[in-house]
Amino acid sequence: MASSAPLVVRLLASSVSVASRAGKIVRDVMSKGELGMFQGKDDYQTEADRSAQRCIVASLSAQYPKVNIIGEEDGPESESELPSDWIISEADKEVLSLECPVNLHSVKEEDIVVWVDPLDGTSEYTQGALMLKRDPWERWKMYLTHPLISIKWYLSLLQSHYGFLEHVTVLIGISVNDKPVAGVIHQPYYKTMLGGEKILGRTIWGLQEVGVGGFTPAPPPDSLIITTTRSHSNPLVEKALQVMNAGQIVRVGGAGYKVFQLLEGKASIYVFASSGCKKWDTCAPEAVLSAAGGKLTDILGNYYKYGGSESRPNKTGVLAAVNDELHSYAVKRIPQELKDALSK
Ligand SMILES: Nc1ncnc2c1ncn2[C@@H]1O[C@H](COP(=O)(O)O)[C@@H](OP(=O)(O)O)[C@H]1O
Ligand SMILES: [Mg+2]
Repeated sequence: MASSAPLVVRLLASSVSVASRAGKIVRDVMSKGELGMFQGKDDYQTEADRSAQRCIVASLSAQYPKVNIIGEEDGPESESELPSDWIISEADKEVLSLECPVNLHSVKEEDIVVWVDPLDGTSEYTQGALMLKRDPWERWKMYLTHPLISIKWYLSLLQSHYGFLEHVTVLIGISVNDKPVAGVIHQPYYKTMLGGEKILGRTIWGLQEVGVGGFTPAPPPDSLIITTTRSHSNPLVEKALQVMNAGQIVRVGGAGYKVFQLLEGKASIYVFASSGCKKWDTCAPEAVLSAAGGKLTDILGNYYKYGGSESRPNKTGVLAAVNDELHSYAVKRIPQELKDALSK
């Protein structure tokens, strides 16, 4: 890729292109119907997670060999050769033409750590797959053999399972000297119509001091709406939700999708008082959210550090908001005993 743009801008432009290719791999694995699930270190992983990560890591390390790339997947190294069309050397033209912030002009590859979550929202991906796997006759048989289930209820169940796939994202976060400065969130199952044709997938990016691209953020909702986990709750998580005094709580999968909720005006605060999220879950979301004027920290209000030697778990939870005012509101409402419980 011949471009004279500064390194961070080139790396962001490459990440936009490769995230979209990884998203297609995620959809292709689903279409084949065999997810190849196995138990990873602390959660399930699938063939889609592994393949998407191989595509991202191979593509970026071919162009930026000294950048430290850390991915979520910890499965066995695959012996099989990478398909040639998984190695992406293209770079997004719009991003390449961005003005690089002055403080990032002279960043070197050695200063960068890239955090990759090839498939954020794995629970939602596998639950979405469960429904898609059934052929239409199987689905109707399921209905017919359950006479107590009304058609309306069954259709809403079907809808919600399809809907889970929208929660899936591919995350590539770029950090420089511990701080997320740029990031990409790609949503493989987002649907748009263009000239009567269905287009799948969208990619948004954020760059410090420049802003976000790929979509237009919406203003926050008028009332306080909180977004949180739908598959990893526990009593501490619920306690933190209670104290927010929110009008509504929206439970969705994935850190990337929750930041989408914030940027699309569907929620204004993201609360997760648990140590379950890792650096690859929050690096890209933090970069994109802060480029849009928001803030993502732990529940004490402190920023995480994203250097290569930092521990992977975000031990003290996640608290994010669309602006500083709502962020400080949320930090103040978290009771000390909850902060102490997570800091232990
Ligand atoms: N208790 C837990 N154990 C393992 N992973 C957790 C977790 N809590 C949160 N996570 C991870 O944090 C991300 C966001 O979680 P949630 O959807 O519950 O908000 C998910 O990433 P992955 O889907 O990439 O694994 C999820 O697995
Ligand atoms: Mg994740």
